[in-house]
Amino acid sequence: MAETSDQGVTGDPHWNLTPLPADRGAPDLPRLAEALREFNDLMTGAVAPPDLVKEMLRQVEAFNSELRAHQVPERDQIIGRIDVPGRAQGLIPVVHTDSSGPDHLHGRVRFGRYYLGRNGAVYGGAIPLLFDSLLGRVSNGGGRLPSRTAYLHVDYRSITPIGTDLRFEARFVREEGRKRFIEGALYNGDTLCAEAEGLFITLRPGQA
Ligand SMILES: CCCCCCCC/C=C\CCCCCCCC(=O)SCCNC(=O)CCNC(=O)[C@H](O)C(C)(C)COP(=O)(O)OP(=O)(O)OC[C@H]1O[C@@H](n2cnc3c(N)ncnc32)[C@H](O)[C@@H]1OP(=O)(O)O
Repeated sequence: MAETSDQGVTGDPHWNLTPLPADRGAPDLPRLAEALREFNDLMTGAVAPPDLVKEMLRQVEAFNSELRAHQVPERDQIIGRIDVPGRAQGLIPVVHTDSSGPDHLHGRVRFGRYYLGRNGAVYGGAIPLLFDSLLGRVSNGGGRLPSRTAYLHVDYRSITPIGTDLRFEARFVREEGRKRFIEGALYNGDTLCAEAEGLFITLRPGQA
């Protein structure tokens, strides 16, 4: 699968994104995020021996202690930026885009073991998280002004399996004044796993 980021917004005044500084570990951050995602999946599925748990605890505490010295204000933060592949964080699985345009976004996503709810199914709460991101990208694409989610309605139609390539579709349905209605669907093969409708409101000038 080709890695696809949410590129295309850098330099867009709406998003106020400065170019990524190359000297801030940016080339390695997506790889670090990938390693952390794999760590989350492996850790979730493991029953690790006590010595390994003890050693991991020691190392993670050491990293935490170092990171405390490097905390920055939100405007300087790199993790989570939409122009970093996978946003360099583990909240949402990496989304691969197959087709995107002003009014649609189609692609694939795979939830790892980390997202397991029960019986091989993705934890239900992770699915609205994905839809908010996908529908939000459609709402905020096409050169439109920034918007914010007012509501997100999700229907769970069948189990969403972990460890499986899923297909998603999101589309801009209609606009009424500041209200934008966006819909999305998530499929396992031909099986509809979940579908969503979101209302996004265009932010007024100065509305943060
Ligand atoms: C911050 C933007 C995102 C940045 C992301 C970085 C860039 C990324 C780009 C792309 C990549 C991914 C993108 C992801 C995107 C995710 C987005 C989120 O998750 S945002 C966080 C969760 N949402 C909130 O925290 C909202 C909290 N609520 C509010 O702030 C306000 O309620 C707000 C702005 C939504 C509306 O407030 P008002 O005062 O501006 O406007 P009023 O007058 O209340 O509503 C306008 C119209 O909408 C209706 N409306 C509002 N809320 C409604 C609701 N819940 N249900 C039905 N109608 C509603 C109202 O009835 C009104 O309709 P009538 O014009 O009278 O016809």
